[in-house]
Amino acid sequence: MGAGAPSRIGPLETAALTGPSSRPFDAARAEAAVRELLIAVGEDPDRDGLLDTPARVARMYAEVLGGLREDPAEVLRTSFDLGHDELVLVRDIEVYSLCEHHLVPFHGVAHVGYVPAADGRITGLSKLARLVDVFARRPQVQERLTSQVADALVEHLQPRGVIVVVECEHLCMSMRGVRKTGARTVTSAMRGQLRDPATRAEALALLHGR
Ligand SMILES: Nc1nc2c(ncn2[C@@H]2O[C@H](COP(=O)(O)OP(=O)(O)OP(=O)(O)O)[C@@H](O)[C@H]2O)c(=O)[nH]1
Ligand SMILES: [Zn+2]
Repeated sequence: MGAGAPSRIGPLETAALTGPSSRPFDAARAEAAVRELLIAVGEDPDRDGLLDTPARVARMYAEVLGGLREDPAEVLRTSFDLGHDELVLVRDIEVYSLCEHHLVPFHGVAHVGYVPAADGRITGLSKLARLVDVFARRPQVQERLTSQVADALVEHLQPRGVIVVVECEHLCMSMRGVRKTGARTVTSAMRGQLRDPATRAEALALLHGR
């Protein structure tokens, strides 16, 4: 266990948090937990091949759950006043996340679009992909990931509309449990003008490449 680290955390420290966690990654605690897990499953953490595994796995979690310490507001800080006031849509943004029920990956793509504010203020295209990463790199459920991306855009860009569609395969449904390989879950979140049937139809047509 990390020195003095709490064994329970308060509600503001949960994975549902949208801002960054105030606690730094506790590598020593993560390593100890991985070593315990190896013992629990019947392995010998002191055999040659496993000696560096706890440290390696700790570094891996620091990386794949790094979104817990990133601030969506920071990602969306760059904005330009280009006067473009129509739909901007980035399709097929790769998503890698960890399902919070099993801590195994779910992965697929996200499509993120918005109709800028009336003043035409837009953000950099890469920032939409970075925003997906901020929320994907946390213990997640796909529905929350989808709505957190949409709500962060609403909060920080004040756009007239937002559409987020996420399509993922959950390894907790394919490599274990019900074992249905290839099943893809599709979730969407629409905000503002993109709830209107005509604007939504335009966005969905672009999204499907038509
Ligand atoms: N809604 C939602 N469910 C998810 C997501 N990721 C995993 N799940 C589901 O979470 C559920 C957890 O169900 P439990 O019955 O508590 O766990 P389990 O016994 O491991 O369930 P099985 O996967 O059916 O074996 C499962 O049905 C998963 O498919 C997600 O992103 N969204
Ligand atoms: Zn799962």
